[in-house]
Amino acid sequence: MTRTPVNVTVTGAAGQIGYALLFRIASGQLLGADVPVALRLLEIPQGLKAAEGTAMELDDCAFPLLSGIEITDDPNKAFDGANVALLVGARPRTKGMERGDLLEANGGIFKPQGKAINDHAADDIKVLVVGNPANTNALIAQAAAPDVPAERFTAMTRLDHNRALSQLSKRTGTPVSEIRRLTIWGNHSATQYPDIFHAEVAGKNAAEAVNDEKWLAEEFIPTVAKRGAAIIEARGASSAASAANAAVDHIHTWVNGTPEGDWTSMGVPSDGSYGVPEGLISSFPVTCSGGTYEIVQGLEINEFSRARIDASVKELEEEREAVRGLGLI
Ligand SMILES: NC(=O)C1=CN([C@@H]2O[C@H](COP(=O)(O)OP(=O)(O)OC[C@H]3O[C@@H](n4cnc5c(N)ncnc54)[C@H](O)[C@@H]3O)[C@@H](O)[C@H]2O)C=CC1
Ligand SMILES: O=C([O-])CC(=O)C(=O)O
Repeated sequence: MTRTPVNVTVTGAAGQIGYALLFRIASGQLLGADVPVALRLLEIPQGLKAAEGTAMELDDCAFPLLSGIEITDDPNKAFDGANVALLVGARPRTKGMERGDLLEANGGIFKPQGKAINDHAADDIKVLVVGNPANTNALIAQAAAPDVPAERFTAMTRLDHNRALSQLSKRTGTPVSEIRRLTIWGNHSATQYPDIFHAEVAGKNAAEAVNDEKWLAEEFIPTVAKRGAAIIEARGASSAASAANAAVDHIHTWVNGTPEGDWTSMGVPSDGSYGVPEGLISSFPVTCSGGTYEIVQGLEINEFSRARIDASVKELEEEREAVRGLGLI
């Protein structure tokens, strides 16, 4: 190992996503098979013992790329020198709750963590917020970190993107590897809009290939948007392995780039593109290259899409107002 290890901080390390995530990071799947990583695990005091257990198991894997593990309940230590921060630790929703119901419970976590990132993280810090409501939690963390460029705070909609890929693959009988340019717009919530109008399946326009607006409106969109609730109903607990997988995908793509001719979906601070008010952390189609991302420009938005994007953006604006009211931003 000759390269300096990349410091990766994971919050909520003892939780179910943490358990599915840490082994993949340590094995090299997050950043690349030649990139050593040093893990920093942040937990609340009650979670420290379980995090230590997970660290013992990580040791027992003897991962060649894992250069060290530190466990702490102090955000200032956890984010010291962090290059990548995965903010997972939060209270998950249970049956009957919407993700927005978690705003107050989880908002208080992200403000101090944003400040600790502001004060201690490395200059190249990249932040992914997974903990729900992810978009608005990312906004809270970002607002508490005025010295960090705003675009480094992102929220996870890659799980929604992957869910949409899988549903479209099943419907069209096309392998996911032959589907490109799918987009999740808006909030990681039931109002999100998975858009196939610009997507391609095996080189053909996906909406034309499907040619069934009823399926789109009544099956595809609700299935993707309500998949989190369906998993909770079936498993009795929220998505964990698929969420960890999406977090790995999100950071891997951000660092290593999107394939030529394709894009991905990320919750990122709006620059006003597509009529999304500036500053809201909303999901967009983005291309990544050289460790940075750009919102894909110039897509034509039809009426069907416009109404759905606007509805999700309206919800994000309401969440922003709510956290303003709580003094979190
Ligand atoms: N954006 C997305 O697509 C998805 C987001 N999620 C969200 O991810 C979050 C975590 O989910 P799970 O791992 O299933 O929950 P979990 O309850 O199994 O684990 C959460 C962990 O976070 C820890 N924690 C709580 N407050 C903390 C703090 N201030 N600092 C550090 N650690 C803290 C807890 O002790 C616990 O170990 C939830 O908010 C869930 O809703 C889950 C799936 C997908
Ligand atoms: O639905 C939840 O609460 C967990 C989550 O965000 C998802 O699975 O998309």
